[in-house]
Amino acid sequence: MESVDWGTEWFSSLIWIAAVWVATVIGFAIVAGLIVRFLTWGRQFWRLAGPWMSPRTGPDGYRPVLFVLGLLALVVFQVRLTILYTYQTNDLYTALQNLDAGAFWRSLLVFSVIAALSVAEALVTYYVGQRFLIRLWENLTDRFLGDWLGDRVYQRSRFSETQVDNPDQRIQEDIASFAQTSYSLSIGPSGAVQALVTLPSFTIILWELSGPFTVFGVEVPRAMTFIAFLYVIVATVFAFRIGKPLIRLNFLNEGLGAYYRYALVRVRDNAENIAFYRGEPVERRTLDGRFRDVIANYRRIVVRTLKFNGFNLIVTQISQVFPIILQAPRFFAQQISLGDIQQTAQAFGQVHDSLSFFRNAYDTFAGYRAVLDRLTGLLDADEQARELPTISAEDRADGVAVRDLTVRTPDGTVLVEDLDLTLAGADTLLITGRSGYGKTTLLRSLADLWPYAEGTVERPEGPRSMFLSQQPYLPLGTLRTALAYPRPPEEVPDDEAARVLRAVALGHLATRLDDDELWWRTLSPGEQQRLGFARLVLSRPDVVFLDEATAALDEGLEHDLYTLVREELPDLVLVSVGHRSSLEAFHARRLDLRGEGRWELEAITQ
Ligand SMILES: Nc1ncnc2c1ncn2[C@@H]1O[C@H](COP(=O)(O)OP(=O)(O)OP(=O)(O)O)[C@@H](O)[C@H]1O
Repeated sequence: MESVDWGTEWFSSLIWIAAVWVATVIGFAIVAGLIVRFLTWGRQFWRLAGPWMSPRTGPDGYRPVLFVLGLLALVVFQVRLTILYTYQTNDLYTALQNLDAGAFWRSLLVFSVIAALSVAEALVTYYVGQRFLIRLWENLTDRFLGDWLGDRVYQRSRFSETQVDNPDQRIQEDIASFAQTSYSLSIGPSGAVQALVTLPSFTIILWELSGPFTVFGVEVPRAMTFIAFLYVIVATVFAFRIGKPLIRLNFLNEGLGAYYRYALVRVRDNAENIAFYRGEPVERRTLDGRFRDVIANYRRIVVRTLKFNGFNLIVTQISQVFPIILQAPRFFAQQISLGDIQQTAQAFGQVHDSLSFFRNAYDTFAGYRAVLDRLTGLLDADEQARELPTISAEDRADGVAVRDLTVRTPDGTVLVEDLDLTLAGADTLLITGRSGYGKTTLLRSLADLWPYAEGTVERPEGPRSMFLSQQPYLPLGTLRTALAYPRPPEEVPDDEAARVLRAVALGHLATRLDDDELWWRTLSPGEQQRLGFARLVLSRPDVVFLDEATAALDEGLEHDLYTLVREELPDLVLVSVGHRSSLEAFHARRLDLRGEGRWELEAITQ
């Protein structure tokens, strides 16, 4: 006698899958809705994933919802296969016990069908699940990059009240981890949904196989089911208590690791400077200190994990023999078959595993909460940076107009007070003043990069205004990319690039335009400044602000570059910051910063 009628089972299974799928979808929607509404981490999750998952407002419309529905169907399908496995095992062992060769081979035939379906289900689940999480990952990265680069948040956030460490790590690592863990903990194989669908399904099987049990003279019917639940619930409560500190420790682990890595990156980026100073011992001390913090925290994780895993392993080991011991008396009394014992052990194992999901996933969940905190923390910091005050900046086609501009340091010291200034086409201005009087900060304010400024600045928008610092920024990529920056490299043709490079005494680089190198390391500071001028000539802005942009060059080269700019761009509004008197020859007026907010605007007599 077989445990189920395999001839009609495929049909009953289909009905079962459809019914359980509908119940799962409804249950999932209710529970997910409650979690998102009432739990902190649920709200954090929705803040991150919601914009993609909302069918009406999300960029992929209903696709995320369809993904979830499909993955839930796969979970239900998988649970059904596991159930069928236990019946097939029951038949197999009963056939062995009864020395029934025909039944034995029939059960193996059933096995091969279930096994083939299991393999197919596992592969389809993997593929669909990965597509789901890749879309989530892509979408979040797109949003975070947009949020961080938009409105110059990456620069302004350094003035925010709350400082978040390592936004790079959050964007690169935490988003990937968020997408993966969100999926694997919820609707992935061995996730919460699978556990919750498995639990009632196997509880029913366990219920059917359970016999009464006498405890202190009282007979408990279907005792096996109650014992399984009691066992795991008690174990889970203890595991939560033991595992709780892991949440904070995991959070610290990520942060300390990033802090340590940042110190290593600093050494790499400043290799030459450090080597000139022979600064290795100091660097070593910093690195050692940061690494010590990582290890100290890691040790605490090890100790805590030891207790946590120790407890979990003991609980799991006991659960292996527990159901067999409980069923053995009924087997010896010939009330149940060997197949029933096997099926009981499997069903108990499934109930145990699904109830234990929450205990075992605690650790992953702890890490997940840390990821949620870090990602939402970055969004908060971005928002704060956006809300920092800005000057009133307006577009102006020709020249620059500054009205009532007051610039302060973060601690409130006034650097420039009520500055009024107008520069029309071809006007030139030299900003001078003692070191620390606020020349660079004034330029930052004109570029609207300094939140501690108020007043009105009108100047040409976007690339029509150009700011060139003492060390021009050289991006990753080819020399052409560096030359064209911030325009795309293909906008600079070979002959034009070569002509301009020759004009700034960098003719020898004309053949290397498409070499991809770390150009900021290869080129000397003076060469980098000349490259900055080449960029200026190629970009042809309406206004340029030069902040000691020739400080690394000798006066002869400085003269040549300024002459070149005047010849190539005769209508350019030119504002320079510099200490050298040789610069005076190229400027008609001087803005002299005198400290404590005072300033003087005067004509330069040649
Ligand atoms: N990010 C910042 N946070 C706090 N204070 C700052 C910041 N940047 C600049 N300052 C302060 O603002 C003041 C003006 O600095 P700024 O760099 O504008 O001077 P500067 O006139 O350009 O000097 P130098 O001629 O040496 O380049 C200085 O006291 C400086 O310490």
